[in-house]
Amino acid sequence: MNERMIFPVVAAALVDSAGRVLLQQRPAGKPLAGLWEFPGGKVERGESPEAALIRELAEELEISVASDALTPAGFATEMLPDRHLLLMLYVVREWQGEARPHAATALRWEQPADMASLPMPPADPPLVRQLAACLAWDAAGIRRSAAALPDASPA
Ligand SMILES: Nc1nc2c([nH]c(=O)n2[C@H]2C[C@H](O)[C@@H](COP(=O)(O)OP(=O)(O)OP(=O)(O)O)O2)c(=O)[nH]1
Repeated sequence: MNERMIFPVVAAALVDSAGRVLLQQRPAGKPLAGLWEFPGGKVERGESPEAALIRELAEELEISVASDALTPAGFATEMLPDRHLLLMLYVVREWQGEARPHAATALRWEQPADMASLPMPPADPPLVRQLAACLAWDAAGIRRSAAALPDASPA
């Protein structure tokens, strides 16, 4: 039997107030160079997924994120030649600092619906669909909670 180790990678969908999500372009010299990905990276040995993502976001974008600002949004798997990629995506709506590309060639903000036309790693399209569903669910929940609030206007 060909046994492959799980290769855990964490990634973030940083969502701005317009519902756009930050993508970064993988630099030349790395596997999948030129493709647009969610910021993140490998979970190191002994590290929790959340600690790994907080570290990667500080290293790659110079932003600071609290662990309670990470909400799991979905995952994807892909068989690689030597390992089995497990890619875990978190939604992040709050962070400190302005994202700057440290490890990436460029950054861009995109609506999930517009990501289908971008070249992304093969594992990512299912994640983009999960993210779109997750953000639509959040938006519907926010509208429902707003409708349930008592009318604040004077009688
Ligand atoms: N960050 C990220 N990685 C992804 C995505 N999709 C996808 O297949 N990957 C893969 C590409 C790589 O095989 C792996 C991430 O490894 P990496 O080498 O870029 O991570 P890293 O930032 O820890 O890199 P390094 O410090 O070792 O240079 O996950 C994605 O959307 N975001």
